[in-house]
Amino acid sequence: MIGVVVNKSLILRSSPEFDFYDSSSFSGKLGFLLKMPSASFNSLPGGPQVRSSFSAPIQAMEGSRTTSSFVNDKVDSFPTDFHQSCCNSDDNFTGNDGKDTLKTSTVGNSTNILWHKCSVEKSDRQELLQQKGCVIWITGLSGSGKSTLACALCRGLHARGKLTYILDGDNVRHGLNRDLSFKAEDRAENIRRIGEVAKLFADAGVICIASLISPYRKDRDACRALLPEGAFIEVFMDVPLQVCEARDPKGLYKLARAGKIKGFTGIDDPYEPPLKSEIVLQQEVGLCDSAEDLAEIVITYLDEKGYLEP
Ligand SMILES: Nc1ncnc2c1ncn2[C@@H]1O[C@H](COP(=O)(O)OS(=O)(=O)O)[C@@H](OP(=O)(O)O)[C@H]1O
Ligand SMILES: Nc1ncnc2c1ncn2[C@@H]1O[C@H](COP(=O)(O)OP(=O)(O)O)[C@@H](O)[C@H]1O
Repeated sequence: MIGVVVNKSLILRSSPEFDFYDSSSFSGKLGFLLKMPSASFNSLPGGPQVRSSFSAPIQAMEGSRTTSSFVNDKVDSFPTDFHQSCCNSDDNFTGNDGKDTLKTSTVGNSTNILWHKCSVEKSDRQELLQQKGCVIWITGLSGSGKSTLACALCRGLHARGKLTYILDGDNVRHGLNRDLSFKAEDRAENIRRIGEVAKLFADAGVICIASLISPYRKDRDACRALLPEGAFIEVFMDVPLQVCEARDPKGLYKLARAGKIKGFTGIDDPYEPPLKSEIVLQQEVGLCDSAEDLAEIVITYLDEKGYLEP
């Protein structure tokens, strides 16, 4: 279904601004006009309708500029719109010898770096996908139902033709975060990395579902701060430890109680519940809604906030 929706918007979307055959629309924006014989496009699958939709990425390639100077602007905190602030303005050009050079920056330990902007933007991707990129951050104790909700949410949105991707703590620790343990600083790094990856997915226009214990408020709030206002939707699985422990599908609580796992969240490691999350899914002993019903609550929220349309 998703393929159909994406393909449909690919075929239908044809912005005159990006039309290959209108050279005047390019001249103001590009250093030069990339000329391609129409025959090469006609040979593309999908024929002439698809053709014009492919023009935007090629325009983006032409926008590349690689000259750089070594004027460093220290950037302590990295604002969400940093790439805009550093790429849209002539202020970013320096050079007293008549040469056009670009200001580079220092971010963390990376020196002399420059944000490379592409003319295909988030809004273009959102239009293509017919949705808005955002992050649904599911937090809660082990066994509270985070992964189950993430999957139900993914299924529910998929059925509505929406593109999602799940970043599950357990899964990401199999690859990207395999170097991290469960001590506090490693959990913080786990959350930071997943927050950054989630931000990229949201920028891609995807509804990213991050599902990890994320026990520390400060770390979750730092991930929130990476995203535009409203695009970080915190979902708190408010399930008593007693319920989680009774479920114990992996037998980890049992091992933790027996002292065989040290620093297990909720047993001998802290969990800081959110103070103001967007959605609280409360469950009690003997009173648990199905994962599908819980997913429906989140989907209704997304719908009401306009995330299921571009
Ligand atoms: N010490 C300790 N504490 C908590 N959890 C532990 C621990 N050791 C292993 N596990 C298993 O790892 C899963 C949690 O990984 P996360 O990446 O979500 O944790 S965190 O956000 O970095 O705190 C968690 O999975 P979920 O049950 O899905 O939450 C556990 O299966
Ligand atoms: N809404 C629910 N109602 C009842 N049981 C649930 C619900 N959601 C999850 N479970 C069960 O609880 C256990 C833990 O769920 P899981 O999604 O793995 O939690 P987490 O990812 O938070 O560790 C599993 O056995 C799962 O089947």
